[in-house]
Amino acid sequence: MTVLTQPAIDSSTKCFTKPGKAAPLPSSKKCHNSLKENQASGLNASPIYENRIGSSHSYADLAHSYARSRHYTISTVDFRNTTMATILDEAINDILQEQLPRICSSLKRRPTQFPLEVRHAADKGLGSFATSPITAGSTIFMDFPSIIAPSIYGLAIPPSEAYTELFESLPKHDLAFVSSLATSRQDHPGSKPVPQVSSLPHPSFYEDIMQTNSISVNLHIPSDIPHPELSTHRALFFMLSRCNHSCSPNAQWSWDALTLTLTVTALRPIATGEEITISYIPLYSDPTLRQQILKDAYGFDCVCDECTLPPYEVEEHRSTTVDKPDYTSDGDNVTMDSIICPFHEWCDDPTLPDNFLLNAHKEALCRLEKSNLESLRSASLDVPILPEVHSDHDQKVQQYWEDQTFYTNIGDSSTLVIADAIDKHTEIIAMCYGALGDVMNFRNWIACVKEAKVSKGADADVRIVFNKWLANPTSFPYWNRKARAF
Ligand SMILES: C[S@@+](CC[C@H](N)C(=O)[O-])C[C@H]1O[C@@H](n2cnc3c(N)ncnc32)[C@H](O)[C@@H]1O
Repeated sequence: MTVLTQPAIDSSTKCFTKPGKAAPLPSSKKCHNSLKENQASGLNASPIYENRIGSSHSYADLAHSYARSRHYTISTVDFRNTTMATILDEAINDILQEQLPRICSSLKRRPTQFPLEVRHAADKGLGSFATSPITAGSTIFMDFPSIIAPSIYGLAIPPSEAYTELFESLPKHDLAFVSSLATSRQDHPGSKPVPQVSSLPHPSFYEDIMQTNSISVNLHIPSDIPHPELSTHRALFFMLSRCNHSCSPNAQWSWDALTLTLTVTALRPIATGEEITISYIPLYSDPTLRQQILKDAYGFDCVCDECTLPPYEVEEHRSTTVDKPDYTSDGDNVTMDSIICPFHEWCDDPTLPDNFLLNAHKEALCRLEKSNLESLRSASLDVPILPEVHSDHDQKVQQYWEDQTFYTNIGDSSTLVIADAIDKHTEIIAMCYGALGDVMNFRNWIACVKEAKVSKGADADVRIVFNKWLANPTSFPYWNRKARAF
């Protein structure tokens, strides 16, 4: 891919502010019309937030002030072959503009040919298929965001209008492509309309496209910015938008905020002609729960092999194609949330403190246990009051909690989701104590895990494994592994 060494910022940069109670910004900060001006303002924009919103607010206060005080800029960045349209808080926009030269040079080094083609995928609409064999762990494709928008924002004008401005700032051929993407209301055979919450306005066409096709990404924002949640965005990628979901995916994506690069890698060998699939959700073991979440959050009935093939065929399919680790052989399989830090990474990384993962999961567990679903549902803001965010780690825990809150608000499956999340955290805490070689705590927590599994009807084999670990903790596969990492 050839790119301009110096990106051109669209001269028609627009600015949206929320009038009324918002503290006015100095006029020079209100809108940026050139790269030079944006680069000059850069990181110096952050103190504005300190003046406007104190740092000691609860999350609910913060969300209110956030919605009152944000000022947004719509920009397009042309990299010759590709255009990115963004709607960003203006300080974040300044920061991003500063990063563009570095991002441009990373774009130059990226491959542009990938072993895949887009074609019909039966009941799922279009899908991406391998055009040559792909080895496990290798990169399938790299993608650059075409649209970036904040995860939450407060605007004076309706979001639908802002989204229309945003999408329509893309070049015509890109806009045509975006308009062809699947929407949750689209009439795919496998898709049903998402039940609408009556109090919420119907999402506009572009909002719906964003909802159906975007993923959550963080931008690379300095950690001392007063509102770390400002780094949380949603991004739409053209190639990723043609990847369907599977409950037994053969690929996964990762995001590099430094270079704005999405990389999709193979989880196992993929044969020519095989569909490339990713997972849109954490892979809970309960298929009914997975299907409910997909239906509530994405509006479709999952028709992946895992959900539709008869059990014996799924087993066969799995044993030949997917190397799925089980609880006893791979701790990361129970780490449904890689945002905090995967268990294996913590275990083997001597620079990560003993308490790092343990405290993160205990904290998340506390919040889950303390959460009152009813008050959450009836609250005008669908967010709990969270303690102040102090560090990058707190921010990750908070992000995790927001993700959980999202799941609590998507329908009747909420209680199940909370219970499932509690079980997963409990498991990881037990595993951490095992990896630290702490006999007493390991026994206490593993007993809780066993109890949860038994109450869910775990079979005799599972009970035998747990009894073995309780009787002899050193038989736990990760026993003392963290201590050995030093
Ligand atoms: C990101 S798009 C994927 C590409 C899409 N199939 C297309 O035609 O552009 C997500 C949409 O694809 C469909 N889809 C993805 N995975 C599916 C699955 N496992 N079962 C049924 N429909 C699926 C749903 O309509 C979903 O809203």
